[in-house]
Amino acid sequence: MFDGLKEKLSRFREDAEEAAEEAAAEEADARADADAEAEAATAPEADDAPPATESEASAGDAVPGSDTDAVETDDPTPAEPAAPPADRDAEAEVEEPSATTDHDAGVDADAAGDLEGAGEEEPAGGLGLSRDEAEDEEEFRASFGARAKAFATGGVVIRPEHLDEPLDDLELALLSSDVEMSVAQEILRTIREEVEGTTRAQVQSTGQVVEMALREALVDVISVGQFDFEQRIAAAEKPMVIIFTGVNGVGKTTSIAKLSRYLEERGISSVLANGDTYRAGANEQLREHAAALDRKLIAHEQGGDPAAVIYDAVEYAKANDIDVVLGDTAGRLHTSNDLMAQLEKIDRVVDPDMTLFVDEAVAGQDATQRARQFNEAAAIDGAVLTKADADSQGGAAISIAHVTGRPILFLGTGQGYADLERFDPERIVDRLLGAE
Ligand SMILES: Nc1nc2c(ncn2[C@@H]2O[C@H](COP(=O)(O)OP(=O)(O)OP(=O)(O)O)[C@@H](O)[C@H]2O)c(=O)[nH]1
Repeated sequence: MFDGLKEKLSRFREDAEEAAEEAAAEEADARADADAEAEAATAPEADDAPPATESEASAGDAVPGSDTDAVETDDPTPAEPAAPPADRDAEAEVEEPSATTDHDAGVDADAAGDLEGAGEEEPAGGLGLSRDEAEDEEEFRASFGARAKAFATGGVVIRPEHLDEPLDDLELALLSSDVEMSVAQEILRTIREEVEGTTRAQVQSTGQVVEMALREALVDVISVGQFDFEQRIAAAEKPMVIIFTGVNGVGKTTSIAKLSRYLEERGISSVLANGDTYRAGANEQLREHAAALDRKLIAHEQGGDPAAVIYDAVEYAKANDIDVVLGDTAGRLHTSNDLMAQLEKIDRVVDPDMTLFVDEAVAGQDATQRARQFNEAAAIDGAVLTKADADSQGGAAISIAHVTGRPILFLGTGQGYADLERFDPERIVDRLLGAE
């Protein structure tokens, strides 16, 4: 179910983890460099570091030693300065030749800096590495050390800007999966907010932090308006009247039949009412379901008054101690005024307890837009999203509740009567994130 979206979300998590780890490691490297520089600035000078003049330091002379005497005598052993020079600067320090016997300099992290000051083609120590290779090696070691330190202390801070690129990709992925624009933006906003300054704990991976933020964002948008359907039925005065709206062909009639069975399984009786008096064949279709489920069907002739059909069904339910009236209506009316007029009249005559909008998951953005339009024309209480078993992107499932402010209550998952499941936001998100 919703495989396309599932795959895209999984890709986002991987990309985000990689990007965040890289960015955090870069920051850790920068911190380590800054620490190293600060240490170098405060560390006492090596005893045997020879004084150097500006001109010698920049000349890149391969001859060890730093004063003109040393050059003249060609003595490879650095001359011990009589006194530390007063004007030592960084350049003088990096003159330390790699060929000296100063092991301290060789093992210190500062040695990387020392190497940089050596002659351009100077081989680095006894490793036989070129200067570039030595730099790479040193960079790797410094970065690895910084990462290890940061990770060991759990001090990896994930910032929203670390995720800029993966979040841009996620936005495109959501839009291409038919998630409505405002919903996609809300998801990104929540993720940014969730990871803002998150310090990843030692026990977590960055992927887990990103996954939790993504989970939170998805649950937030799809659980808008959720309520306990069974509890609502239990609390309602009997018979409870539920009216179904939505365009033809999306599975409205089948959903009514499925819901009748769902209720029966919970000990709740129902009667079916065909308020779609516009469409030829609507009676026959619902009659077949009623016969298959052994339910009473209340129907009038084609062209009759839908409100009158529902009214009769309510009377029948009262007389026969039936708990719920499930009323179909015609969806494809010419204008939203017609639709309003139809639902307003039903409202006036029977005052339904709940109006459910039905549409199909495969309709994607169209389903979301229709949910918005139907809700504007006549307020809905919730939605049933059919054909979730078909190859849909998942955008409508993510978007409808946020766009209308009304929850998706059920998913149609097949053509059989049993193929109706309660829409559980946590469970849907688990599925989308591959946890189920
Ligand atoms: N795969 C799948 N097919 C479904 C689902 N729900 C309905 N269908 C099929 O969709 C087709 C149309 O369903 P109907 O219930 O006739 O839809 P409808 O025409 O909207 O009903 P009306 O609005 O009364 O005309 C039928 O073949 C159903 O079996 C579902 O959840 N999954």
